[in-house]
Amino acid sequence: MIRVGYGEDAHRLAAGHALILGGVPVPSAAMGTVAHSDGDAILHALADALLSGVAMGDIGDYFPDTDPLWAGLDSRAILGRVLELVRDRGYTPTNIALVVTLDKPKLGSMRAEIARNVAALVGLPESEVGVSFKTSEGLAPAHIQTRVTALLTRVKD
Ligand SMILES: Nc1ccn([C@@H]2O[C@H](COP(=O)(O)O)[C@@H](O)[C@H]2O)c(=O)n1
Ligand SMILES: C[C@@]1(CO)OP(=O)(O)OP(=O)(O)OC[C@H]1O
Repeated sequence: MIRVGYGEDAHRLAAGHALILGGVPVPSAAMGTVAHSDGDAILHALADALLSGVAMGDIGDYFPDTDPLWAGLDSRAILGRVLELVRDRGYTPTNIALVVTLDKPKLGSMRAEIARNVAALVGLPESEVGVSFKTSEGLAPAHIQTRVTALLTRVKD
């Protein structure tokens, strides 16, 4: 049995904040994400995609942004916990497609590194992680939006 999951995330961007995408810091970013955690908008949307695929809510249910415990949290920990939950349900992710909408900086040169890192975090070959970048055409210069679909395959009852 296979199931599809879908997740999104959005954050405001501001100077003086780090921009981390798929666990990879973006060194050339003049602005980074304003967030309660480390603000990794790829990993947040991915974690939500995985949870939605097994109908288990979203990351705010497990890591509320009102809880000081999660302030500055490394989003790889969010993804790790979500993978445990999904696997406990008998499913494993088998391919991932993600889109980042961000005006600046251009990220094309980081596509392979981000795909590789996301694949390693999820335990997939790099060839199963598609990474697309879009601009907002100047409509949202201080904003990042991510969208992720994930295919989940049943591996145990
Ligand atoms: N942060 C980004 C955004 C886009 N790209 C690449 O630019 C091309 C054009 O994007 P449009 O939104 O204008 O269609 C496209 O090939 C993206 O891959 C990028 O590298 N970094
Ligand atoms: C990650 C959490 C918790 O620190 O907060 P943020 O970093 O603000 O990110 P968001 O995408 O709004 O998801 C909600 C929370 O789970």
